[in-house]
Amino acid sequence: MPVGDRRSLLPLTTLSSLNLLGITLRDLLDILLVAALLYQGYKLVVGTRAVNVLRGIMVFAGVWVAARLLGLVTLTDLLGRAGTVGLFALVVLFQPELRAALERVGRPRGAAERDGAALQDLARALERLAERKTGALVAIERRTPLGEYAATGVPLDAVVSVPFIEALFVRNAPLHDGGVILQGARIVAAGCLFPLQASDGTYRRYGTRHRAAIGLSEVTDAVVLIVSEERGSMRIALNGRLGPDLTPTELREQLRELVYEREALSPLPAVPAPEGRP
Ligand SMILES: Nc1ncnc2c1ncn2[C@@H]1O[C@H](COP(=O)(O)OP(=O)(O)OP(=O)(O)O)[C@@H](O)[C@H]1O
Repeated sequence: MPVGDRRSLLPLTTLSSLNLLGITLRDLLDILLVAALLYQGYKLVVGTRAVNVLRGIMVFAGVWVAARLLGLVTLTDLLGRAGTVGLFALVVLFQPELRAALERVGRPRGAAERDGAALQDLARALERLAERKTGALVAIERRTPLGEYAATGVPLDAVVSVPFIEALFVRNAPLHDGGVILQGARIVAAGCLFPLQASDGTYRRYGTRHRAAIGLSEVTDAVVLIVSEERGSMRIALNGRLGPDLTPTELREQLRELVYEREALSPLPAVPAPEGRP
């Protein structure tokens, strides 16, 4: 039997102790698992405010390592102690994000399908509102929890349905003012106040509904949908930018891409600078 064949019959435990360039199979497995864990961790925080904090932590860790290498005992000790306290502070600060991330990990099978059906209903409801020129504002939560904005409105726990969304925005309905917030397939709040986009010139000519949508999309990774009362058009605000008018088919496609296929966190295509009122 050739040597190669004989080697392939060796059990993993024996192979793991083989030492190639000082790296064993066990080391490789260890590195691969840590890399996979780090990648999954990165996917959980990308697009949330935690990314900036993560960068800060890396700078902090870099300074600590440099201080250690240079033998700066007092600085190393000080940073080490601050790091320990900081870890606890981070858990408290990012408690909503951590909870949302763990919920995503433990999401039951079938939830994604339910969300997909809810998005279809949402798109249909917005089309109908646009046809009748009834203004609407809907934020769909992705990775950044929208709890603090939901708290500014009336809490709900309702299944997304075409008539219910239409009823929420009907003129003079008690909750028609402000925005609706969706988490998965459920409407969690209505009549919510979103932060207005700071008037930096680009969106100065837009009314408050559009600026509230852009404002929320600046500070979170939510997909924010707007139906204009004035023009009966449908648009999406994402990453602090307002997208172009969408046809019903385009709206469905965008929702599928941005929300249903959750991994696709790509920004909207570049939006041309607005010329005049929406
Ligand atoms: N901060 C806010 N958060 C959520 N909704 C808001 C906020 N400010 C205003 N709105 C909503 O926007 C409505 C006013 O829209 P306005 O006409 O000023 O905006 P617009 O961008 O011109 O939209 P439209 O094209 O529909 O007229 C309010 O009745 C309210 O429902």
